[in-house]
Amino acid sequence: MSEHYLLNYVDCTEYKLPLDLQNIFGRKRETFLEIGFGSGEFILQKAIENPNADYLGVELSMISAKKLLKSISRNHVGNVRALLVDASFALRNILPKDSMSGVYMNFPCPWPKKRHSERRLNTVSFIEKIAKVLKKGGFFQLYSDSEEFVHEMFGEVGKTNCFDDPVLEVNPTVGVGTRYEKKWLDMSKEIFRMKCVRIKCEINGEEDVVRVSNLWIDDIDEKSLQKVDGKSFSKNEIFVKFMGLYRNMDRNTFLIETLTVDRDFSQRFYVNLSRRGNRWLIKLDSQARPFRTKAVKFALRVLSEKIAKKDPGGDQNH
Ligand SMILES: C[S@@+](CC[C@H](N)C(=O)[O-])C[C@H]1O[C@@H](n2cnc3c(N)ncnc32)[C@H](O)[C@@H]1O
Repeated sequence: MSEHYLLNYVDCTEYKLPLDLQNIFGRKRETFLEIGFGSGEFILQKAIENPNADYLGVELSMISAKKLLKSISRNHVGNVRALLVDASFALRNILPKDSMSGVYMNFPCPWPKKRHSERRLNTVSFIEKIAKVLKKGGFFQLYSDSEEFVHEMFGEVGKTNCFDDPVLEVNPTVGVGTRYEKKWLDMSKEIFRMKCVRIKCEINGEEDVVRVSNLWIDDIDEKSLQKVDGKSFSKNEIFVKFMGLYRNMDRNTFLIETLTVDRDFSQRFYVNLSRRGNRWLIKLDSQARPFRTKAVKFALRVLSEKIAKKDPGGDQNH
């Protein structure tokens, strides 16, 4: 089916980052991004109406991505791709700078409760990430049913100095035709539309993706390895926790279940520790391929330091 329309985690870790959009779409056209496409009605309709442009959607939900893939296939649409990953991480690490002609966000969850405020997609840092992927002159358009969310977004956009003055409309005549829009209209709620255009600005967001190499150690201390299980380590905005230890019968291979967090982006995967001749190799297990982030690199390094058999006369890492 239209499997190549879905760029999932594994694809992204295989590709060189940031993504080469020309390679992804097989041509060089204007590209538009939708954040949180849900059932995909909007992005699909845009793609059908504008066959000469390309559309990339970023979603967290696999169920949503599958719905979009089905519609793509049913409608024989060739100019849409779905990226299954957190939008914040995608904007910072996966999408090229100055590449999008427009960014759409339709009815994001406003997360009104204070304890969920970190999930809101209307912070200065998130808006700066949107600005980073937009071309100069490219637009950002938000539809929402939450007046509070839109007003906050309005204020935060101004703080970035990356956009012209946003225009706010109440109950715009043109809708987006999505499931959530229908839901709010059926409840006779007001709809808000905010639109602004990126102006010239310098954004120097630091990326999380780095080069991660395999590590070698001369010998392991199994007691230290047992102790590491369940422990967590942190540094700056990086967090690592070793969540489980599994070994094969002859104790020549261990799998260490690992959780890493870079800022607010978490990943769970296995680190593979295996004897190779008279040394031990520490590497990411090939089954689960995380993005090679600073936290992933830190996890390998901490593990190698904690489990290496202490040899006062020798050097442990090579
Ligand atoms: C309230 S729904 C709106 C869906 C659709 N835009 C509509 O108007 O019907 C919000 C969507 O955003 C997605 N989402 C939430 N946080 C996200 C994130 N950090 N990155 C990507 N997608 C996200 C959710 O999975 C959900 O599909």
